[in-house]
Amino acid sequence: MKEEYPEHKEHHGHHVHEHSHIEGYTHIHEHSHDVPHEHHGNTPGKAILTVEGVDFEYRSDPVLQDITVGVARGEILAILGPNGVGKSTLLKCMNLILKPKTGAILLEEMDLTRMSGTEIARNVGYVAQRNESARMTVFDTVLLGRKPHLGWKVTEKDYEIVEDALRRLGLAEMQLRYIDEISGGELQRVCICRAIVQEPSVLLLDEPTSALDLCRQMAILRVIRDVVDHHNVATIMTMHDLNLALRFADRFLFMKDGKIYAACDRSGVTADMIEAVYGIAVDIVMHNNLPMVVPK
Ligand SMILES: Nc1ncnc2c1ncn2[C@@H]1O[C@H](COP(=O)(O)OP(=O)(O)OP(=O)(O)O)[C@@H](O)[C@H]1O
Repeated sequence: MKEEYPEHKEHHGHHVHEHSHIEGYTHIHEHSHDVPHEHHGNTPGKAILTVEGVDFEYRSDPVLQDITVGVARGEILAILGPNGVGKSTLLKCMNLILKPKTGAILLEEMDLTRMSGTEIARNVGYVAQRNESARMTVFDTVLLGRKPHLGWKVTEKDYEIVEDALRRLGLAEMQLRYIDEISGGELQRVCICRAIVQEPSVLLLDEPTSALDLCRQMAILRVIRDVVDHHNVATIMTMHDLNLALRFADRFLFMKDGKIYAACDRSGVTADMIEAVYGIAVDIVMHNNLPMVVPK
């Protein structure tokens, strides 16, 4: 993408880790660990994103009822629950892709409905479950993530951030390929990469590992965990794999029938809870200090 944009002078306000060699937060730390810090209790620290009493319906078909939840900087919230319960709908309400019927979405104390699209994009990154393809290279697609920060001109810093993120996500070799000629899993990584270079303070990911093989599921979640830990980002992701969620997330929102069934940290997740939500009996066993869900 070679369009020229005016130099963007605004600082986008992220904490830059002292070992990062570039500004921005795409530098991934080599010694990142999988297991997040323990959070205690059902409530986060000070929430950066708050969902307050949200109801949503598609053509008067109620999907979400009275959802209240907050996510703090530096933490990952996993939204869990069976197919069709409303996880993706809730995620889309969080950046107003879908407009809640009642309730509010607050970024710090600011009502999202009072922010412009660009302002929301500077603060909230979103990766959909199904990603649309186009006749565009991997590099240009990821560079588009910088758009909320750009003026007339793409700066050296923008290129550095994009190149660094491509490298960290293992996409550097394919940066000149067209995204309509890559695999579904590759496209999913490209879209996550684009959201990361956007440097949002809140990252919304709809099933970020759904198209990935085991190795790349771990790799992408480590990158996300690293971004969250070192750059104080808040991440909310919908997931089906409970064991990956338990490994990488700090808090868990279990949904049932369009409502919150339970919200807890890792120590609060029980076999009864999982059985009630998913309708399958499970054991929770400890493996390397992490709980693992095993169907009976
Ligand atoms: N655009 C739409 N119009 C009408 N109904 C919809 C639309 N999108 C989703 N729904 C319905 O709303 C409900 C919630 O869907 P949603 O995609 O939020 O569920 P989910 O929990 O993310 O499901 P999954 O785990 O299968 O991805 C489902 O019953 C679905 O059929």
